[in-house]
Amino acid sequence: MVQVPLIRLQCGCNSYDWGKVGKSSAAARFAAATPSDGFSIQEEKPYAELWMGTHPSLPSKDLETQRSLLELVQDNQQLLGPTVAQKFGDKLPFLFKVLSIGKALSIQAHPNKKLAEQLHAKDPKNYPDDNHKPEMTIAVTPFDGLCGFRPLAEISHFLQHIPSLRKLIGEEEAKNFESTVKGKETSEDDSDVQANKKALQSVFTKLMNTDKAALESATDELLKAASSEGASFAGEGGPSNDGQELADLVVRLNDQFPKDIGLFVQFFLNYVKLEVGEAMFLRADDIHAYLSGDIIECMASSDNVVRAGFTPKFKDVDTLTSMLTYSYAPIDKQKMERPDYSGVKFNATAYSSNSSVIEYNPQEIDEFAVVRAALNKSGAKATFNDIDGPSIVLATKGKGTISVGNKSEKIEEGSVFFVGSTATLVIESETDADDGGEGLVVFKAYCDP
Ligand SMILES: NNC(=O)[C@@H](O)[C@H](O)[C@H](O)COP(=O)(O)O
Ligand SMILES: [Zn+2]
Repeated sequence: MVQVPLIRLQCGCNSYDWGKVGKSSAAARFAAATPSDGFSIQEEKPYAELWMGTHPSLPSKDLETQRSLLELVQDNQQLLGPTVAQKFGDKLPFLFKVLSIGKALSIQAHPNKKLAEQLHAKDPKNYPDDNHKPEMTIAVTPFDGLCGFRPLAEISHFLQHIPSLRKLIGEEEAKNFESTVKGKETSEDDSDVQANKKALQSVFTKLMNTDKAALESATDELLKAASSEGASFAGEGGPSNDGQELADLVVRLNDQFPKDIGLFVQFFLNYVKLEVGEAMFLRADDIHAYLSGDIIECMASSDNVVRAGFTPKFKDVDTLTSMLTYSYAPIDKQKMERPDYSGVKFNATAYSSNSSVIEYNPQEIDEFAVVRAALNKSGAKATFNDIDGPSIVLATKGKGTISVGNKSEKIEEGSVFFVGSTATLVIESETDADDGGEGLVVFKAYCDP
């Protein structure tokens, strides 16, 4: 039977303990929006991630036949399209997720391809596949997180103004870092950058290998300062940060993970806030720790996470400190451009209701890109140009219909569909804009190398 390339998916939701609890979790609400015998939301349980894709750790299924999406695309590679099947094999090259973050995720990085193959071969239990995991995050509600190393002048400032941090790192190590980077923090000369990265790796590795007793006493001193110094904490935050905000973050994170090394890591990493619709891209080997919010995530299809703090899970500090890129940049370099997507046509109602389709497309990888469509009036319609690759469509708000050829299905908050290669996708809203100014909102992850 020829499979019409529009398949409603039943997707799994995992319960990592950082997830939001019960119905407050968008991941749980979206999972519950599709009929499934085994899943109902338990009010006291955390729900972290809705997975949409073919990764074996939590594979999505065809709702109607209950066959896994992996089986379907293996049986009929037309669904992927020859270019994608040839380049990435008979599985989806991307993994699409909704994360509902109730408390900090681990301080983590994802290995590049070469390291992933080594880690998977050596320790398949903790590193379940051999793939790299570059990833993109788009805020569905306001998000905050620690992402990428700060500009070096900010780190030097904190080493000067947070005695407990300096004590933990030690005078010699702190002095080595300060003298190496001083005056060269923004140099683009390659030998300066390499020397800076080496000094950053040395001081960060020293921090990450703190012994428990030293960490305990340093944390007591840090908490006392954070709770008593208010806006003047950390030298009033230094050139680009707010002392009170940093102090509040120390107290908030300590409540979640008491006396954790992560409390000090925050002075090395950018504290990033994303408003709804803003996005950032993290390369393999980039350090991060997401802190709160509901987000869309899209990544190469992998579940490899190297962790070092803020987690009860397996930690691999030596691998993390040795794998990182140690690139450093201001926050605005972390955020992605959000151009209008050119691969779509609107009907008159869509135009007149200032509907939009925004594209999030990291240029350096081929596995995925995402578009966010907001169709802001009942009758607004978007017709997407055919692409030579697979897509997954998720509605996060409102109602409407999704069609491919002569097959039409209802789509509403939480619905997930697979759309096959070269299928002409049409989405029509039944929802007028609410006071937030948007009606039907859908995200489409796709691979179109
Ligand atoms: N940055 N986000 C991700 O990488 C997600 O896709 C991962 O699945 C989570 O980070 C996993 O975090 P834990 O291992 O539970 O600490
Ligand atoms: Zn991550």
